[in-house]
Amino acid sequence: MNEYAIDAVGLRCAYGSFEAVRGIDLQVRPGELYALLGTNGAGKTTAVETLEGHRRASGGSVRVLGLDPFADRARLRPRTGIMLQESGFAGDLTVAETLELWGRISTPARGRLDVLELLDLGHRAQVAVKQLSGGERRRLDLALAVLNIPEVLFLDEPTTGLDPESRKRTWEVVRGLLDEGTTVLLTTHYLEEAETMATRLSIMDKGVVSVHGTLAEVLAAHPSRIAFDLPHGMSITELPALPAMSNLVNRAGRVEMSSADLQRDLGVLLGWATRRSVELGRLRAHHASLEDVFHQVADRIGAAA
Ligand SMILES: Nc1ncnc2c1ncn2[C@@H]1O[C@H](COP(=O)(O)OP(=O)(O)OP(=O)(O)O)[C@@H](O)[C@H]1O
Repeated sequence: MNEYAIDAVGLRCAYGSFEAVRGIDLQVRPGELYALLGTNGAGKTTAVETLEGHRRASGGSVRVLGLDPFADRARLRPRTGIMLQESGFAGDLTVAETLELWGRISTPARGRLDVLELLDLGHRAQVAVKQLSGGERRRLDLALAVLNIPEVLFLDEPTTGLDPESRKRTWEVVRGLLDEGTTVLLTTHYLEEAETMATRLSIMDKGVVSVHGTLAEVLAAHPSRIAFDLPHGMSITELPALPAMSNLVNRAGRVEMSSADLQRDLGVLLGWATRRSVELGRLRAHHASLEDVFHQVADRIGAAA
């Protein structure tokens, strides 16, 4: 039995002569939520669609629950749940009819009313899909994806366009599934959601994975930040040399530093400021966030382009 619920090694996906995914490894353990992040056009949706079995890989090996998602799609389908970026509902059907229809082609493990209540759509059961709000449609999408209590759930930007209450409800449902042992592969542009929900993550750019690991590993590999207003009348050359500082810039009177050891560098800086009676206006010091890491990846691409 494969150790991973999703196991892609050297995955390549091409549209004609254009290679959108250029040899990525993506190994997701059973029961974890793995976040696949990246800039626009990085290749996330292409990779996920290949794992879902919607397209054939052009290279590498791909297994989902030990099966080839493209060749074994019919066997895999009842065991997976898929929430695409854009749904293709028939607008004239009601919410209840849509679930009924979907129930006939999937293997529902939940009652239809239960799943509507779960997604706070119970009161909309008799409403035509075309009359639903954007957020309600996304919740209906999720209702269909989880009707069968999937072993593997693919979520492609599930909360885009949702209000905070709907986002909260979505994550409650996903947490419930994780508690039941579902494996989740998530793509999102909301980094704080990945930060909260993901066990491990990858950041893609231009078809390759540039950063991957647990959140702690990814953050530890990136420097912390210190920023403050350059004291009045002082030149940047008068600032103390900090032992773990790797970068120092003055942006219109605001000093920004990168540090590989925040506590040590901050101690030296504050000691220096106290001895010199210097005020470090709007002082800010923080460990790298996922957003910082993401911007560094995006900046690298921009610089290389
Ligand atoms: N059907 C297609 N034919 C040709 N090229 C495509 C097709 N679909 C996507 N691409 C290209 O493949 C690359 C990857 O696209 P993809 O949608 O997988 O990226 P993404 O990371 O999901 O982006 P986003 O975050 O904007 O949704 C892009 O350069 C895109 O223009």
